[in-house]
Amino acid sequence: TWDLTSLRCNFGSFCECDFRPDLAGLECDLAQHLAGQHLAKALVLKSLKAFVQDPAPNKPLVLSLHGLSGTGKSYVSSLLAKYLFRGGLHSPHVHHFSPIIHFSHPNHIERYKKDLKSWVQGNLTACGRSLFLFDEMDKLPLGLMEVLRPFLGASWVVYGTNYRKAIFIFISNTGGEQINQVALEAWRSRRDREEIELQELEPIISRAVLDNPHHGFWHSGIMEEHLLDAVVPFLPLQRHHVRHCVLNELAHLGLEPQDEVVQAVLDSTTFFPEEEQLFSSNGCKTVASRIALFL
Ligand SMILES: Nc1ncnc2c1ncn2[C@@H]1O[C@H](COP(=O)(O)OP(=O)(O)OP(=O)(O)O)[C@@H](O)[C@H]1O
Repeated sequence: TWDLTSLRCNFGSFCECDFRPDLAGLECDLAQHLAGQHLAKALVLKSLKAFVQDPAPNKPLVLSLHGLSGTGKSYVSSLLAKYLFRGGLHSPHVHHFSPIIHFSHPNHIERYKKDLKSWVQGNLTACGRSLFLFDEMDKLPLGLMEVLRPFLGASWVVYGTNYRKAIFIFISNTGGEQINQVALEAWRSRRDREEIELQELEPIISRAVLDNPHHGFWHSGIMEEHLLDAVVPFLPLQRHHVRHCVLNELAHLGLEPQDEVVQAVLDSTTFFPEEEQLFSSNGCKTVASRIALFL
């Protein structure tokens, strides 16, 4: 169960805001390390720049990340935490929620709602510049997100605290199939991957979310009231992107690029669709563990 007392940020000096945005650093890291996600990269940077530079934003920044497993959604979120807060993911102002850890019992929904509301409210009172990350949105207990809706709009100000400085990130695989289909059709019609535009993906992802009764936004009003600032698509990764991930991981381990390791990882990765063998079935998710195996 989710024990609020053990998680709650101590409202003392420990809670001093450590919001230290370094967007140039983020941009550089994304340019160097994020493979094959031109839309996500541009969209995240654009939304953040406008938001962070505004001393009094008129609403919190709300991003919803979508795509197949292993395409970089959590990776981008962790880079965001790293470049926005001095303590990165360990900052007391970065709050990470996972259904399996925090909301695992469907019968406890009323308690979860109460706890989540007071958690968000309490921590935003301590520090307006907080980041709330919700993983696996398609596995949350039904109805939980209703309590977040009032925090995501333009008018939620309590006790003079500016709730509109917060950042909310929601992650799910919903819409992933539809994104893959668009990427596949682009490839089949010999369109450059970088020519895929947000305008062609956004409506189909939104539709997939609205049609998915397992997604946390189901009947929450969040989509209906247009509280999302950006729907961020993550495209399926091709062979050369997986190669990029292997090189990243080798560099991270302090190792030189090694062709045999790159080849061994690529050979052990499965690709789809069956005919074209174009996209990695789990993106770069298993790259690190496979490298450990082949080194
Ligand atoms: N586009 C990418 N560019 C570079 N590395 C990537 C990319 N996608 C994934 N990776 C690597 O693979 C690891 C796993 O990816 P990540 O956890 O971000 O996937 P995800 O999209 O959040 O998947 P899931 O939906 O299963 O949570 C990352 O930590 C990162 O090392």
